[in-house]
Amino acid sequence: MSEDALFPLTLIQPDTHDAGPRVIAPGAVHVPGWLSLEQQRWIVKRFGEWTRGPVPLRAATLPGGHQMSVRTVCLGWHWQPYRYTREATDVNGRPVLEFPEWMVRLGRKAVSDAYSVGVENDALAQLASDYTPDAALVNYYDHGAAMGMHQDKDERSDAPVVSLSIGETCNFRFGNTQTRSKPYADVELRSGDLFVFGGPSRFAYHGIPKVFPGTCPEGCGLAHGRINITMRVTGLS
Ligand SMILES: O=C(O)CCC(=O)C(=O)O
Ligand SMILES: [Fe+2]
Repeated sequence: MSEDALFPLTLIQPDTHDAGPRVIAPGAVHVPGWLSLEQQRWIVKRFGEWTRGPVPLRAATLPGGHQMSVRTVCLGWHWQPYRYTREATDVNGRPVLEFPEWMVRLGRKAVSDAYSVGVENDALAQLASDYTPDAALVNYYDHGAAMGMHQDKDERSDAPVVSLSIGETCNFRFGNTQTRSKPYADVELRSGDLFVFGGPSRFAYHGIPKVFPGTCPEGCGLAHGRINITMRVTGLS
């Protein structure tokens, strides 16, 4: 099946927040309200466990010496700028937590739901069942945290990235594969939203220019801040 058929070219501008998958760019799909409040609360509880160790939440330091404002804890593989390791050698040297089985299942469901627009049933079932993420970056944005435009390119695989948001609403800037500047789409990601980027959008620049304080919905499990989980296939063994 061709890439065009798999990743429809229809561009829908993110101006409303109705439920249902919305294609932002070929292969990049936003599914508002994908997680129920109950699922969000359950994941927030797991987040509390992950941050208790063996590796704590930490703000990574980039090679130039700049420290990121977002703090991260990893599952499966530990990400540090710019590679994956099994031990958090830039934090405390401890082994990273295992990638949970439930998250593999959630990742498959995410791919299946996001690409349900325009992909034939058989191809979709195959794409989803093949999807086996083995690393997750669990980011926490507290007051004033942001993330600059970047590509997720430390993976040796072009499998999609699955992104889940819980807590405060943010502006997710989703750009192109060539430059970190325009053209890009600004997408509002709210608590419970899913965003999947794969295919022709897998290596698009993206970032979080702003998180909106005080926007956590009642019942999401988080009183302030934003949790983002990105699942990836590292292609490492
Ligand atoms: O917080 C987000 O939604 C994006 C996070 C991200 O791009 C990353 O962890 O690489
Ligand atoms: Fe990213």
